[in-house]
Amino acid sequence: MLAARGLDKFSRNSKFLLDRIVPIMQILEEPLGVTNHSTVGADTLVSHECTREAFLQRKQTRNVYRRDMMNVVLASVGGNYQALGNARSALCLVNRPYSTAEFSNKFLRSIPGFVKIVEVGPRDGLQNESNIVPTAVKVELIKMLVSSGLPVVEATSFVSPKWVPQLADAKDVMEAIRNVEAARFPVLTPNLKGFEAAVAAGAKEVAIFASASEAFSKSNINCSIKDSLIRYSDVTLAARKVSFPVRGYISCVVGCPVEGVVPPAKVAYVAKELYDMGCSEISLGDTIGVGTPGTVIPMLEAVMDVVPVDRLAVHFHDTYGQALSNILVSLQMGISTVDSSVSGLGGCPYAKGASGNVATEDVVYMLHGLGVKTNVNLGKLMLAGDFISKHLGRPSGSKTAVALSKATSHASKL
Ligand SMILES: CC(C)(COP(=O)([O-])OP(=O)([O-])OC[C@H]1O[C@@H](n2cnc3c(N)ncnc32)[C@H](O)[C@@H]1OP(=O)([O-])[O-])[C@@H](O)C(=O)NCCC(=O)NCCSC(=O)C[C@@](C)(O)CC(=O)[O-]
Repeated sequence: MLAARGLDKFSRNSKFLLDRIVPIMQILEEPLGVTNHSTVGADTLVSHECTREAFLQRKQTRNVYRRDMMNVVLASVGGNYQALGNARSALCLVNRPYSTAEFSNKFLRSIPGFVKIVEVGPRDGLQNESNIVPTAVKVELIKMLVSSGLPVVEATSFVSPKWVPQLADAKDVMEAIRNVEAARFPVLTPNLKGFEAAVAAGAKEVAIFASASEAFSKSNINCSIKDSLIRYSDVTLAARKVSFPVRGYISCVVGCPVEGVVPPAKVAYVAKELYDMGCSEISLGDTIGVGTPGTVIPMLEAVMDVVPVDRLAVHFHDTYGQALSNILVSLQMGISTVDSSVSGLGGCPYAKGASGNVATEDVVYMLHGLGVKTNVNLGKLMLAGDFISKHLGRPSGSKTAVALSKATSHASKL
């Protein structure tokens, strides 16, 4: 009864968000240079000069635009002050001095214009949950994530259900999303058995997961790094025969819960092996979230010496609150694929103390603030985060989602 009432309240809130706030946020998130709002003149649209005058002119135009939008927001939220707070906070999204496209400087010049976000919430986010999440909830979460515009959603794992009971329903999840289009759904496969099960369940791409730490390899997949690479070459060979892309993960790229510091050369060695065996993308995982830009930069330099940067992705856990700064330096070094998990869900069952992945909402907020395109609608993403957080019965791990869902003091000053 209580659960039903909670769901009902969630549906009403969701409907309100969808009807009112999401369209407003969509407009607000339009980058200044491409908006078709009538107050922005044609010459503003074509001008990409980086002069101070051009910048100030655009800033003035934007202020008129923001004032007009505030009136639209006021009219559309009626007397709902909570929603007004949300919408006002959303205005912060356009309160940025410039986008990289229009006013680049030496710190932002190397940041890519588009970043592909690989959403790992349904797999990495949920695999560690001790209470089994019903298949229907997982499927609904995946659908909501897809509808927010995320291009890749890692759906589940075909691993041993004795090792990861939470994902024992992998086949059913894949069956339920068989007809969902508009996103790719890679799944984890630790061996040929997992690969064959994934193919039978309708997967179209897979991920293998090695480690740069010997101890972590043993605890995570019960074999040495060398043996895992032999196992994975069987999987990549089988994948090539059916033209499946294979993503290769490397865990513990800066630190291991058992071995401590992991030298960049070890990461580069595993990265090169995965690349040579045919992985189309290699995701570098700071499994326990201990990295800082000080350790991430040398690790990336070592890997970039052996694998082209456009084949690399970064995967940061936020245990020490370093994930966003690590992502920023990765972008500055040319990486344009970032893994994250809605609401900051996650943790690895074989890495005690590891907290969740960086929250997708926080990554999207930072990227949009930098003027980087993602195709992700933050409002709809927040609905997905709200849905799963409510189901798990705990607050969102995303600072952005928390801030945007309540009227904050800085928002009231706008
Ligand atoms: C690799 C194994 C299977 C080896 O497990 P094992 O026990 O050494 O393997 P085994 O070959 O001796 O098989 C034992 C049993 O598992 C079964 N089995 C064997 N393979 C499969 C399979 N694919 N699917 C279903 N069942 C399987 C097999 O049939 C047998 O069943 P039994 O005869 O006892 O009934 C096991 O250790 C395992 O499943 N590990 C998965 C661990 C895992 O999922 N970890 C989390 C993902 S990695 C991660 O989160 C890090 C990442 C990627 O996010 C990046 C980062 O943050 O660092």
